[in-house]
Amino acid sequence: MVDHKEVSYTPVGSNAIHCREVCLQVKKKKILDQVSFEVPRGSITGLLGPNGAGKSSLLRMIAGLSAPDSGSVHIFDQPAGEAMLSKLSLLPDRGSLPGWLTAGKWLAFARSIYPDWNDASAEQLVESLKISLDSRISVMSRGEEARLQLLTCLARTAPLVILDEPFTGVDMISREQISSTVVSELADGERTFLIATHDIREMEMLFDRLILIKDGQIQSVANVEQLRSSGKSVESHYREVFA
Ligand SMILES: Nc1ncnc2c1ncn2[C@@H]1O[C@H](COP(=O)(O)OP(=O)(O)OP(=O)(O)O)[C@@H](O)[C@H]1O
Repeated sequence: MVDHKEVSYTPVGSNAIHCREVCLQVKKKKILDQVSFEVPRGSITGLLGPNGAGKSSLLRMIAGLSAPDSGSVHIFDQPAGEAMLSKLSLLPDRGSLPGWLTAGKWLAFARSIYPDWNDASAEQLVESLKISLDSRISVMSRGEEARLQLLTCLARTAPLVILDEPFTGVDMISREQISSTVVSELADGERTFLIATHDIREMEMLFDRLILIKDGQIQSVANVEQLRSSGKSVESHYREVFA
């Protein structure tokens, strides 16, 4: 039986993210309710839950784009916020790129604004994500733009990568290819990934840790290896918790 409210915290200094008793209310509606968890450095953690669970709200808070009403959010042992922006690379849920630019021009711009941009990595990602540099963003399909957004996020060397639904609009085969090649190549044990997704089947091989959330409350924090050794998959655990 998996402990649905795991509270065994790892020692200070080994966490990329530490949320403690985070609460957020918008227009009298509880969005996040006493949310506590840790994301160990170097892990690839999946943040899973049904629509409206609070995943994007939580990721925005970790990225420092909003503040909790109460509780605390720390990134690498420092309070989340503007000062920590250089430590993370965020792919937001509803980002939109400037449509009037070509992909190539956008990437040149991104290179100029991100001090941690890695040219070699960007070049490799152009190949693996099949980005057409001459295409104007406004005429790209949803999936093509999603790939370009993913590239923009992954070409940086920030130690914390936060991806909110990275595969929206990306076709099934490409999702599998991208998750198995791109993200796993980048996950070198040094960088930490926190990924909110509904694409459990395509992503499940990547995750070493799961956080399951519903109605703004953490339902389960689980170690994927432990799940597997008890004969469960990420999907079966998800069904067990939410079905
Ligand atoms: N600015 C806001 N004003 C009012 N309600 C909000 C606001 N932001 C979020 N919410 C509500 O908070 C809840 C959580 O939203 P959130 O986008 O975090 O969920 P999610 O888990 O990312 O959902 P999905 O899987 O559908 O993307 C939803 O019910 C949403 O309507």
